Amino acid sequence: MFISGGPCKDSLMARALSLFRPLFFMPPVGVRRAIVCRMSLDTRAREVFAAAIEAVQPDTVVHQGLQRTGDTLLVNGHSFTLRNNLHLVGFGKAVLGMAAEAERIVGDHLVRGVVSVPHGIQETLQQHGKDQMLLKEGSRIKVMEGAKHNLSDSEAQRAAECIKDLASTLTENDLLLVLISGGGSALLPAPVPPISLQEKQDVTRRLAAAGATIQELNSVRRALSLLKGGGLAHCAHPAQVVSLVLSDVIGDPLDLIASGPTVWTEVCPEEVWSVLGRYGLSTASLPASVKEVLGRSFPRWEPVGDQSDRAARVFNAVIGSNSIALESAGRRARELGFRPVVLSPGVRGDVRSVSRLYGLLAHFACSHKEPPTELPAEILKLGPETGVESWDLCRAMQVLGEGRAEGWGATCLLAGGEPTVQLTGRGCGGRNQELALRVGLELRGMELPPKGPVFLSGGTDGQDGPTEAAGAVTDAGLGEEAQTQGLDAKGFLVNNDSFTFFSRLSGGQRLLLPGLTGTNVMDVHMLLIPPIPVVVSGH
Ligand SMILES: Nc1ncnc2c1ncn2[C@@H]1O[C@H](COP(=O)(O)OP(=O)(O)OP(=O)(O)O)[C@@H](O)[C@H]1O
Ligand SMILES: O=C(O)[C@H](O)CO
Repeated sequence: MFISGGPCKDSLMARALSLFRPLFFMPPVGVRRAIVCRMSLDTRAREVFAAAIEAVQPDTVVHQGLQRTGDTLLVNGHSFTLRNNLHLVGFGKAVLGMAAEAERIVGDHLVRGVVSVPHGIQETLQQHGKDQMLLKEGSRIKVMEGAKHNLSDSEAQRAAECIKDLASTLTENDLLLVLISGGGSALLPAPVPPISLQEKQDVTRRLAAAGATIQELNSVRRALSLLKGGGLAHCAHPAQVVSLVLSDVIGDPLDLIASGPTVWTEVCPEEVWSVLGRYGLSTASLPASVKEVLGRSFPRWEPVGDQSDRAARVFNAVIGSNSIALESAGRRARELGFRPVVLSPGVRGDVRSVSRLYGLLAHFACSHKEPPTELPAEILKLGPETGVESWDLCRAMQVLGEGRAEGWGATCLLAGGEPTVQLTGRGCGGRNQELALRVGLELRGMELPPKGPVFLSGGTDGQDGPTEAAGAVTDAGLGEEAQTQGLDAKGFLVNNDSFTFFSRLSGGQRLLLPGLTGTNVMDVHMLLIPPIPVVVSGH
């Protein structure tokens, strides 16, 4: 057919060309690989980290976790009927973005909602151009900000009261959608009377300062709260409760994330007393109100319905977690030319042990010859204190060993979790920057390939400790780079001053600065190992 000139022809030509564009403009695989390989390891590490965060954006996880067909809502294969009977509550750092997406999906059936979110978050998200995480004008969801600096306060308590009131008015025909993310405990304070907010706050603050784990802290919070440990589900009974949870705790334990307001949990006073005792909160030092509440008989609530009926009315689903972030990171790593290996989403323990583990794994992966025979045993020894199973360490070493022996290219070792730092100094830093600094120093002096390995550690919330950075990217050259710039890396470590160190080093180039991400699934660690040249025996 002859096509005459004019706009029609142009547009057809354009369409035809666009159909073939992938063929015309997509470089062949070999060239693509060459382009990717020219990108520095540092750049690729940052891209992989960005992919991890992208997969757990609050709106993304709700979009994937909450499906709608007509008037049916589907969550993890379970269906719920929408009849203009939907109510929504939420509490946590990532909940505003979750609520915005939920309203886009089911807003037409929404009667009303209340969310308790961090102080200043709306303004911050606006400043960062994250409009999709903000509620639209005329939204039926009331936003209540509170818990400045992640500490419960009277604003958060007012929000908790509104949430409790909303839940308490529901009937068996209603559906309550509960959005939960990390930081939810501080944003939903409802002390059991006669405990005052201040008293409850003091107990949790003292426990946290003494080094209690989140498991220990939240088991005490559950015992002192009206809404935690299933209290919110109790208020909402007999309505159908559906909770969507973005996990910030290792292992995704539903009863601990935000202290499990929709998970019926029996309080065991002996366990609570033992946690209090372990961290030096003697009976004499506790307020009379706390002692009175812990002395009462549990369960706190009159049983409602029988056990199975109660359980059937609550459905909890984890829709975002560190594992999901790591999976996405792995996919991006593969696109960027690496063979991905996920070590574990549950790395914990002191940053000193964790940095030692990554240093040894790098040594194992990069040895030109067979690694020293004692190295695997040294690596396995660190498993228990870093929360990594022996099985996972063996699997990772097998992949790293194959890569080295067969010389099949670059590897990306991924892990996640939440190590801890024992603060001894008064500097400015965070656990990710401190870990990256320590790994950089561990790599110093090892026999390594010229372009690697590179290590990245970053908090998925974009904020590492009280700093504006999420973490940092390091390699074996860190120590020398610091020395030539007159920076004493070890001195900064002693003072827990990793942010100041990285800000001063090479104009802050090693800092990871994604800005506030609006989500939080703990931290991501990454060790990028370049191809190891195969040493032919006899040469
Ligand atoms: N100067 C410092 N150097 C190293 N780590 C620090 C420093 N100051 C605080 N930290 C650590 O930062 C952590 C608190 O930071 P952050 O607010 O990122 O915590 P988080 O656990 O990610 O909080 P959330 O789970 O609520 O997001 C604590 O573990 C604390 O030990
Ligand atoms: O809110 C909390 O309790 C912590 O962030 C753990 O979920």
